[in-house]
Amino acid sequence: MELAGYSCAVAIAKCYPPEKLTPSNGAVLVCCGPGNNGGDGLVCARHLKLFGYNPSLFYPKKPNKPLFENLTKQCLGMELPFLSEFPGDQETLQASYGLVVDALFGFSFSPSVRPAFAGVLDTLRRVTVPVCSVDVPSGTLKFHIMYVYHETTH
Ligand SMILES: NC(=O)C1=CN([C@@H]2O[C@H](COP(=O)(O)OP(=O)(O)OC[C@H]3O[C@@H](n4cnc5c(N)ncnc54)[C@H](O)[C@@H]3O)[C@@H](O)[C@H]2O)[C@@H](O)CC1
Repeated sequence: MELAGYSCAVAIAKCYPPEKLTPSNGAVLVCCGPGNNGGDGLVCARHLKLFGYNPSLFYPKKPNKPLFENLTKQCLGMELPFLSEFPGDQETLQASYGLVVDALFGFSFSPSVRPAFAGVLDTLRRVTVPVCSVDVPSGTLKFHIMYVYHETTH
């Protein structure tokens, strides 16, 4: 998971350097799901911060397991903000963030998406800023895809 999350951050930095993002403060929204895909997102967020981005985390379903609790603790220790709610609709999201990391669901996703995440996936499908998906696009939606688990493409 550490290597997967780090690899995601490296791939994002190569494809979307922070200085080229709009808005220019390098703001990135990292959306994390309840499984290991979400754990990759937590690790990715830490490294994005170190690479000069300004990541915020949306992590609505936090598992009650030491692995994820410790990953969360590390993010908090780096003062990464955890959003209490998803940042609104498409326009609101795009005005605030230059890139989205989709670490919601990986290969264990089983359709159909449950209500808690339906609106989130719908919004991510509409945004025009880059959406970088960890491993696979969540919910089989067609995002700007960056496969970074087994190989890296753009
Ligand atoms: N297995 C491995 O060796 C590794 C896996 N990694 C990542 O972990 C992912 C797989 O992790 P997991 O098996 O934990 O699964 P996921 O992270 O893909 O998702 C499982 C979680 O999503 C929930 N879920 C499934 N379908 C849903 C639906 N329709 N609506 C709402 N929630 C739903 C499940 O209840 C569960 O909590 C991979 O795709 C990859 O990104 C990496 O961390 C590297 C190592």
